[in-house]
Amino acid sequence: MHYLDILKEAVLELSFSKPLREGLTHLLEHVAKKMGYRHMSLAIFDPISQMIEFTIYSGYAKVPQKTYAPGEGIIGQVVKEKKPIIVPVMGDEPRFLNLAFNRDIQDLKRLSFIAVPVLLKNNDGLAEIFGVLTADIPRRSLEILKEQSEFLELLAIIIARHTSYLQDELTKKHFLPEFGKGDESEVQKEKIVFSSKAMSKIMTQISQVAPSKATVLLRGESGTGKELIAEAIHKLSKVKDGPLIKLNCAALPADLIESELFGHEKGAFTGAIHTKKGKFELAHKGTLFLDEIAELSLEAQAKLLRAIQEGEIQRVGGEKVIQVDVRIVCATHQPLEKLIQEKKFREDLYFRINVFPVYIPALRERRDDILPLAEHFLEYYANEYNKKIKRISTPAIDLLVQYHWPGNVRELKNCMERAVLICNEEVIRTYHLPPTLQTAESSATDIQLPFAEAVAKFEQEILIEALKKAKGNMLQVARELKASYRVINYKIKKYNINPKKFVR
Ligand SMILES: Nc1ncnc2c1ncn2[C@@H]1O[C@H](COP(=O)(O)OP(=O)(O)OP(=O)(O)O)[C@@H](O)[C@H]1O
Repeated sequence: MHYLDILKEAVLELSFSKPLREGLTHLLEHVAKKMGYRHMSLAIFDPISQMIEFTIYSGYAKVPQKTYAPGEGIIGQVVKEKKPIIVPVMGDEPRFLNLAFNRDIQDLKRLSFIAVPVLLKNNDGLAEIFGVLTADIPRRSLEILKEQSEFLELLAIIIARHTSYLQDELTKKHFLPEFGKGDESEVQKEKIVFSSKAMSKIMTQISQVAPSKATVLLRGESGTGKELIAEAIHKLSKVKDGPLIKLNCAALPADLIESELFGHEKGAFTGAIHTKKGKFELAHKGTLFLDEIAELSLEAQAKLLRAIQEGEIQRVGGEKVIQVDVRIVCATHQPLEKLIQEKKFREDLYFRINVFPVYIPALRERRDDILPLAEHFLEYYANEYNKKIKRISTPAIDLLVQYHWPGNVRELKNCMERAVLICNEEVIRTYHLPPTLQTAESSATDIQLPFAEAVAKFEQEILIEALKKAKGNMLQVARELKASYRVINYKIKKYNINPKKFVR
């Protein structure tokens, strides 16, 4: 009964809405006190670095000095085997390395140790390890220790979901690239925000493939973040100090694409006044990101295949063979397999680029990412437009999470920019979100505006939309809205909108 009481208290402890680490630390402190344990800790397994890090601990005098690899010491053994280990006397167990907390000799003689895995079943029904829960216990008989081990295993089940979030938090640090180098590859100063399991799996895949030279094919709807992920692959690769060159194959007419990819010699065609290097040459010893790869003509596809296979190119109108050492990342939202059947995409090129395909799910398939992304964009645009907006109202959050986001993250980003622009309060509310997101019942749950205020909000929205489109040109806005310049000017002053903000 005693154990049950403590487990019940643990469940209650976790139900308080406290920050994750604080809640878990408190829980370990509480359990240690009630159970008479000397110390407790929770070590998290980072699947990317393959190291085990002590993240939460209670009662130790020292800050942990060591991370373990799977198989190393007792902790590493638990991760490897996914089974609990009982050490009746710490000092008698050669596998007990005592490196993280450096207990003194007396303690090693006086203490027993139990380490149990923190597991959760994944979608395939397999047990996935997130961490190891440990306790330093004043020496007890093996029988009692076995009982304690069962108790700790139950506690591990209770904290498993929380531990999985800690693991996500730990792995995220690998994806915060040190941006701001200002190289010619126009790397965006952006970080990848996610909290869904699906994205976290993708990030693990990315970090595994990035250091190799393998060609990566990013697949997913428009606006899902393929370009951002291509940037992350470059940043995590061995050629991160080399250039990252991007080419959107859909942005150029077919006859220009080859010269864009491979360059041209002076006089190769009308208008080729100078010799020009292509993207392949520019990406030498770096990464070439080919977006919308399915848009390439069959002819360009053949040349691309040769460049990838042989590592050599020829400029348009040139004889010389130029060696290139380039890591390729491709992206498409098109069904390549169908295009192959329709003879619009070369099968051999498909096999060559499909070495490591990564499917990025649509935003509606990973709804856990919506809120963190919305908050991220809110912070970003509030800062950019110098507004003091602190949060998103609960009904507005509901709208954001329910919407099906056909334009994916890009649409969410635009939606938050617009919301920040038209919001003159400290909170983003449903009426700051575009009409496409509104449904009768959801918008009714937010604060109802008096008629005059609602009209004013609507006017502001229209004005801001038009100013954005016209890049701050008020004459153009007047024309667009079929109103006189005088009226537009008056309204803009009335609502305290600064048209200069829209000049880009
Ligand atoms: N996980 C994310 N965290 C932060 N920003 C993101 C994330 N995913 C996408 N974005 C942002 O959303 C916008 C669209 O993303 P991106 O251009 O990478 O999509 P895409 O899949 O390459 O689209 P397209 O296929 O149309 O080229 C970008 O501004 C990008 O920075």
